[in-house]
Amino acid sequence: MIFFRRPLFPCHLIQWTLLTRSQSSDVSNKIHHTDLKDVPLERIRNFSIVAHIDHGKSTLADRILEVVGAISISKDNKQILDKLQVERERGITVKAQTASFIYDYQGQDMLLNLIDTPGHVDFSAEVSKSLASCQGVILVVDAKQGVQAQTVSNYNLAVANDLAVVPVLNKIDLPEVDLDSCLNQLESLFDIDPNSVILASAKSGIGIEEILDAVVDRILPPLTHGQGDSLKFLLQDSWYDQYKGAVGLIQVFDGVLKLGDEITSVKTKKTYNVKSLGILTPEEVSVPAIHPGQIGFFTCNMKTTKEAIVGDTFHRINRPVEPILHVSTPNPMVYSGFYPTESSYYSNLKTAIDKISLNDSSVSIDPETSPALGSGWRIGFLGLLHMEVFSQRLQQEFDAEVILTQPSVPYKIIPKPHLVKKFGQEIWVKTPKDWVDKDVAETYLEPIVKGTIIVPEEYMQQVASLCSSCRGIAEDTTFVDQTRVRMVYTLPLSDIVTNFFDDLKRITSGYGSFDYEDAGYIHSQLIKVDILLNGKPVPELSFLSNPSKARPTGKIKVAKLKELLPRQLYDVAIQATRGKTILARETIKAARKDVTAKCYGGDLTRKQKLLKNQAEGKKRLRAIGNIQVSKETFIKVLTNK
Ligand SMILES: Nc1nc2c(ncn2[C@@H]2O[C@H](COP(=O)(O)OP(=O)(O)OP(=O)(O)O)[C@@H](O)[C@H]2O)c(=O)[nH]1
Repeated sequence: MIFFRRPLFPCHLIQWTLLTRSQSSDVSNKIHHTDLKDVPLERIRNFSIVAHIDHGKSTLADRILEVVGAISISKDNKQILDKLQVERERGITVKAQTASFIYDYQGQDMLLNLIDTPGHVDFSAEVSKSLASCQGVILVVDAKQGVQAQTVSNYNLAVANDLAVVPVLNKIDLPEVDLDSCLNQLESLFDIDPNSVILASAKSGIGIEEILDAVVDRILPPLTHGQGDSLKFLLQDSWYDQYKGAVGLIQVFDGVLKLGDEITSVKTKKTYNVKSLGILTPEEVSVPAIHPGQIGFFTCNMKTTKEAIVGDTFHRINRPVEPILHVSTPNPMVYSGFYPTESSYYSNLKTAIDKISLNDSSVSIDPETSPALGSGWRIGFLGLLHMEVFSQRLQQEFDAEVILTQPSVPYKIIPKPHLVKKFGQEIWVKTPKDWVDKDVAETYLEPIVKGTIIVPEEYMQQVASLCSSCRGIAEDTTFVDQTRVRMVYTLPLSDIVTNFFDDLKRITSGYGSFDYEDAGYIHSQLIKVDILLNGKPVPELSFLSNPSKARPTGKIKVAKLKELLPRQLYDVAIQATRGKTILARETIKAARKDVTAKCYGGDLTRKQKLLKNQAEGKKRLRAIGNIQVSKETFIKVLTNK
């Protein structure tokens, strides 16, 4: 072991910053006394912990950090790396987090960089990003639940990235775990030798050292290619710090990054001066330099948060390098309009969105304006939970309230051949405003996903019915073991982004697990529905839908609705349907008399044409079905305030 004896830089001793929470004085993380300059590449391991949601990744990270002395041993250590308020409140990881520590392996000090990743499919971009900086993964499987949908996708992702897999069966302390069955699943699905699987309990601390030994034994050290004075590092993640501004999590591939270095971004070509460097232990600890293969953070004089582009490569000024290949950001699955509750809050909200998106590179943000709500943004997310978490973070971390409009999935329209010149090869339809009618459109397309469901055999029938009610097409059904099946379906994204996951949990008594991946586009019966008030469409209330879903939903049962409403809202609003639609009271009469729905059809069948006739006013639309805009939006739109 190499102890820190002299300053690496005369005036830059390792400083201890933010020694908080569990980091009491008895913490003996050797990394604080180690000169990282002296850790050779062969003694570095970069790895992620991956698993299906709730299989115990963060708890395992807690135990590992305790064993190596990074945090003091305490029964209060619960998901230490879940630092965000939203993660603590929801009990889920939404951001990958890094911790570096020294592990004594057979008398040799190894520098281990651990990345704890999220399990929910909406945050899978965090997993892909993390794997890009690792040479191996710990694949955790809950011994009671066995292999689940995300276990399969995580395993496939690791193999696709050429990573070593350390399989761990966790929660073996629980009664009635069937270890043989789990080992069989791992063998039959992934060809994993049962003898290589480590039995562990992250809760009671069983098997932790065995896991760390396997990380050292089975995972390769990072590769670097540079020679001489070259410098090359990758920006893997970023976040906003109120004192330091934009902070970047980096991995150095070649050369040594030092305080004061002048560096240039490959993407923006801008040059910066390195102001601070550090490692996460998991608390932030300043260091004077980051060496090849190592992971740490840096700040420089970036003027705006937009300059920190995740996936960017940096090099020494005037010494250009080939950019490091980085995983591309997945396409957004769901879009929603984000507006300030008052137009005067616009710039505050803009700053908050900029800062949160710095820490979430998987969102896409475009400015948007609405006659009723003013200036705002159309933001794309990887799922509804991702959208909820983003808006919750705006509120919790920046005190910024937002009005969210009804989420929609990104449709595409192929224009008629003679109009391609004018409209391009395809027209993206992220909001009803982007819609074009049949005189322009040749084909309407909607996004589909390949959904994988793992479920006990006795629920197969219910799952098949749920999928078919969501227009799913069965692709494959295989047995995972003697009692559970894996069902693969192609499903339209618009049908699964709303309640599919909850419905699946409900009909399978919580046993069904679901994962999905982008599967392109299919021909669609898409229609646009406008809601007309006094004959005029209200753009905020238009929506895109499948014809079968745009059916008017019958009379408003005013008396019933009064019962449902919270008292304080009664004077101003009334709930119109089973959705969350709220109408200002003054407009109820108008709504009952004058609201009609107008459908603009793609290729309508006879039945759908009937529906279109109905909706176009031959039969009045008495209720506004299927619309889910926020209460505030509706009141704003209808009262024009
Ligand atoms: N009995 C038992 N419970 C465990 C064990 N490991 C984790 N748990 C519990 O399982 C639940 C989920 O644990 P987490 O560590 O949050 O799981 P996770 O995989 O990080 O969850 P996400 O990041 O949200 O996907 C918590 O209630 C833990 O206390 C274990 O070894 N034994």
